[in-house]
Amino acid sequence: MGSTFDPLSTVTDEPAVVNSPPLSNLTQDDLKRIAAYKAVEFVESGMVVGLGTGSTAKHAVNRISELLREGKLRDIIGIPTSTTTHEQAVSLGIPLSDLDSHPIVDLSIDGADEVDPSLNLVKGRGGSLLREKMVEGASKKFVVIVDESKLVKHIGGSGLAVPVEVVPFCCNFTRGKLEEMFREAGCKAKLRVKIGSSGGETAAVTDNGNYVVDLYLERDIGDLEAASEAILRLPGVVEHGMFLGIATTLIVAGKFGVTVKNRFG
Ligand SMILES: O=C(CO)[C@H](O)[C@H](O)COP(=O)(O)O
Repeated sequence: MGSTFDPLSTVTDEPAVVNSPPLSNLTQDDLKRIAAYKAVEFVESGMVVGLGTGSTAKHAVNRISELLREGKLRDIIGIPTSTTTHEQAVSLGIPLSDLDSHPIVDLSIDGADEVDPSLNLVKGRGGSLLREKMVEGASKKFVVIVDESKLVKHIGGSGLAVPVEVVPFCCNFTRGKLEEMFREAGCKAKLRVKIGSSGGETAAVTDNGNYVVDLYLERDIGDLEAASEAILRLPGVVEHGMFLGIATTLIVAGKFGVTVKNRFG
């Protein structure tokens, strides 16, 4: 982290800052851990901290618990974004609460599936997009931590899914409506399934008892705000995994080092 970077100061339009030596010969998980540890440097004693979900965020939760045990952090209250993170934090002894008791979160740290140049995100390939959006949307600062493979030119650009959480009722109807909505972008909408112990497929169920429809886009969908509004207007949709204008800081670990970027405005 450069000495001028203060995660709690007003965000700036400073260009990306490369501030560490090249990180060669590291695995993707090493890069995730490096980004996560860097983000935890911005956690201060007494903060309410949103705890993200996924293999990158897991490193941040581990690091927070380590610093609590060492006495380098005190009085942290964690707000988990999934039952998985809740269980991890409980097992590590991190004090927890929720948005009902702490409606304002000082700082959230979480991974992402895609990050575009304006710090818009795709999240939810791990299925926790609704709780993540609630917690991270209630945060004064939201630090996104990724390895460089998550950077895309436009949302959907990785060719992997843009998830939408839907109610189970007539989910195939909702799936079809979503596919039709983005037909011009070559959208294929698929209900997310999981393979059971007997080998059969069943719908994947979120922490909120809902299903997920994954949108696979061949082309850029253009106006993201318009797309967001159209998806949210569709009855049957609970939330989508595009996080627009929510992230305040991006930390990327890659073979050229660690890069920090603040969102302007
Ligand atoms: O949105 C998420 C879970 O719903 C995750 O943050 C996202 O899927 C990134 O996961 P990972 O850090 O394992 O690559």
